[in-house]
Amino acid sequence: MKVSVVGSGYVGLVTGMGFVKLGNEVIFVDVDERKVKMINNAEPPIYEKGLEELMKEFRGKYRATKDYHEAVLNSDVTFIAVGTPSREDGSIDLKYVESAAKAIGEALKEKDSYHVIVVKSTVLPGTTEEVVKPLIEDHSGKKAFRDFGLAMNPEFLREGVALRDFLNPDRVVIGVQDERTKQVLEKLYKPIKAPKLITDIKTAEMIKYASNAFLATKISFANEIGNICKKLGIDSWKVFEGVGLDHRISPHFFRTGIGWGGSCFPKDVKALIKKAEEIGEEPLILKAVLEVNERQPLRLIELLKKHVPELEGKTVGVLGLAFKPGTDDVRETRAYPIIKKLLEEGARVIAYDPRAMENFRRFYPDVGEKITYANSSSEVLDATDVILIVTEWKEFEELDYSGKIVVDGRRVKAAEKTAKIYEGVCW
Ligand SMILES: NC(=O)c1ccc[n+]([C@@H]2O[C@H](COP(=O)([O-])OP(=O)(O)OC[C@H]3O[C@@H](n4cnc5c(N)ncnc54)[C@H](O)[C@@H]3O)[C@@H](O)[C@H]2O)c1
Ligand SMILES: O=c1ccn([C@@H]2O[C@H](COP(=O)(O)OP(=O)(O)O[C@H]3O[C@H](CO)[C@@H](O)[C@H](O)[C@H]3O)[C@@H](O)[C@H]2O)c(=O)[nH]1
Repeated sequence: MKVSVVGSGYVGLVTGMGFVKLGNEVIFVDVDERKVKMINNAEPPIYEKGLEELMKEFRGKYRATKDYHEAVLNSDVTFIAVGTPSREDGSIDLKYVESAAKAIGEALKEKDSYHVIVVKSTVLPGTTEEVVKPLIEDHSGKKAFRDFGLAMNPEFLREGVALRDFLNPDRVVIGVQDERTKQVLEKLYKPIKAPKLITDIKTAEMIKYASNAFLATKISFANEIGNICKKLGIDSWKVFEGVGLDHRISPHFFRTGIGWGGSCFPKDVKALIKKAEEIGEEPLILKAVLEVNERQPLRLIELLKKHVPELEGKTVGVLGLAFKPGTDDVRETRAYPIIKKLLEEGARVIAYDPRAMENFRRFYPDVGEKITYANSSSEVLDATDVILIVTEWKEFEELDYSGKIVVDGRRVKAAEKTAKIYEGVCW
């Protein structure tokens, strides 16, 4: 099939390349000239394991453009995978989805054959039918479900293992209204071996929010229990090993520590809270889930102060800046509130991350420009005896922490074994 993907970020590029691997031809659309150029040179603009190899292997089976007409006129189905960030008040900002829908509509005006548009971006229930559909109809002069197909197909991939997740998902959710669109998506997803759940459009939208909210809740719950465990001298990882053996609960997403960051959980939980309030519901659990998560990273500093009461003028080493290992993404990384607090307390910070230093400096200039970046993790260890572990990169397991005070937000076993003084957040 000929597929176009609007928005070539973590989701757009990975799903597009996934479709290429499954035998389709893909045209990527992005407003960012740099990304378009890089993709056309088979260079991934983001770091994601296996992506570069795939782009090199399938050169010629995909291309990128800034031109919506080129993409829509030369494909059968267009996925919208642009960002849906939070506004200042936590509500969802649909400006990228709206501009994509308008531009797709304009391009569709010139097309005679049936075309399917699929919203893959995470959007609140009602958005596809109440925002995207009228914009495409107005700008194309065509009628949804008659002249063009419309669907919502949420994405569940995790960064760092995104390609693997896309190609081997736990499920594929397809929210559709008309039979023709359903058939197109079933054909496209046929090679993927996973349960396929067909729903109406707004149910598909809600499945995505309920999934992310549940996973965020699971981690905040584990962290709350973990904080209690810490005071009682109990290892919460052992506790959740026991809890997770219950098949009704499952062992996944129980890693206690400094909480969840990333481009999805924070913004999606906040957007769901806002939506609930807008319709007169008070989401008590979701608000608590968020609050636990906001407090969690600062526990690292509290624990540090037990051993280094005065941070003024002290050099603190920070290992890890990405929101999780395996990615260069720093959106909502726990490293930000931690480093901000360290600087407020007058500490000097030397940090290292194998992939995310550039992004951290650019994304958070208020703190990113005030810290020193090391060339390696051992350079951090050479520079100071006080170390905070923020992201559990594998290479941090290979270090010797002898003689160091280590406060660990993610549980790096090597530090636990070798540090002079070791504190884990919830263990
Ligand atoms: N990152 C994830 O792990 C993940 C997983 C599942 C779902 N999602 C959802 O997928 C969506 C995309 O997330 P992401 O992390 O890939 O975002 P991203 O910021 O990495 O990528 C978005 C891309 O869209 C481009 N863009 C913006 N406006 C455009 C327009 N009008 N036309 C063409 N391109 C445009 C941007 O330049 C950027 O390259 C979000 O709704 C997110 O919630 C993300
Ligand atoms: O037991 C755990 C698991 C994760 N985390 C943290 O939670 C955050 C998110 O991790 P993860 O879910 O692995 O990464 P994402 O790439 O943000 O993926 C989530 O968000 C995506 C975007 O919506 C969804 O598609 C995925 O299914 C969902 O897992 C990170 O900061 C992790 O450190 C924990 O603290 N403890």
